[in-house]
Amino acid sequence: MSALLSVTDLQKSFGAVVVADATSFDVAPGEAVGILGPNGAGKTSLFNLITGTLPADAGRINFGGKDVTKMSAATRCKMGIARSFQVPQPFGGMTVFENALVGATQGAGLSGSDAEAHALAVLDETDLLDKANARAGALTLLDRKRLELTRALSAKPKLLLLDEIAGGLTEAECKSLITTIKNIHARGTTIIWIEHVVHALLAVVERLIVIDFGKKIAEGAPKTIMESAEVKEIYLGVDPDV
Ligand SMILES: Nc1ncnc2c1ncn2[C@@H]1O[C@H](COP(=O)(O)OP(=O)(O)OP(=O)(O)O)[C@@H](O)[C@H]1O
Repeated sequence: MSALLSVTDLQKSFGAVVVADATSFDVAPGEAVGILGPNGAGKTSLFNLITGTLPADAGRINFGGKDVTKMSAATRCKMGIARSFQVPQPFGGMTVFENALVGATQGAGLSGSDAEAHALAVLDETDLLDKANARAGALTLLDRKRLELTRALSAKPKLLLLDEIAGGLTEAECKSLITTIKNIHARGTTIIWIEHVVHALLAVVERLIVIDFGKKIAEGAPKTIMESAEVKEIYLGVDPDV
C-alpha cells in the first residue's frame, strides 16, 4: 500500500542548529508511529515542517500522494493533517464546545448542525462531553490535553500528530489518555506521536523512529529499537559497554 506520508531528504537549520538532517521516512495509512529523541533533537520542528508552519530548506513532503512541501499550513490542515501542541493552546476564553466547533468548521469544513454534531461526537470520544460548556482556560491539565486532542480530531484528520500529550500527567491520567488514543487509532486514524513518556508510546505505536541532532538514527519495531545499544547510549544516556 502506498504511504499516507512520505518525508524525503528533509533539511532544516536555524543558523548552526540543524533540526532536520536528510530526514526520510514513510508512514502507511492506519499506522501508529512513535518518535523518540533527546530534548532539542528536532522533534517538534519535524511536526512544524510536516504541518507547514515551518518552511523546509530542502527536501520533499508528500501527503496522500500529493507534494505538499510548498503548501500552506491551512491547506495541509484541510487535506487532513492535524496536530496537538506540547503546550496546550486552547482558545482560553471560549468554551470547550466552541473550541471543538472551530476545528469542525475551519478544519473539517463543516457548517451549521453538521459542525455541531461532529464537535459533540469528538467531545464524546475524548471524554469531554460533560465539560462542553466549561471555559477552556479553566480546565485541569488532563482536560487541557484532552482538548488539544479534541481540537485536532474535530478537523477530521487522516494524519494525527501528537506532541508530548502524556507529559505531566499522573499514572492514572496517562492510562486513561492511552485508552482514548488507542480507540482513535483503532478506528483508522494514522498517528505520529512524539513522547518522552516511553511506556505510553509503547502501549500504542507499532514502529519507532529515533532522532538526534535532527538526524534519524534508528527506525524499526519498538522492542528492537528500545534494546539497541545505540539508542540506549544516545537517548537514555546509558554507556553500552557498562
Ligand atoms: N524558530 C526557531 N528559531 C531558532 N531555533 C529554533 C527554533 N525552533 C527550534 N529551535 C531550536 O531547534 C532545536 C530543536 O528544537 P525542537 O523544539 O524541534 O526540539 P525537540 O526535539 O522537540 O525538543 P523537546 O523534546 O525539548 O521538545 C532546539 O535547539 C531549539 O532551540
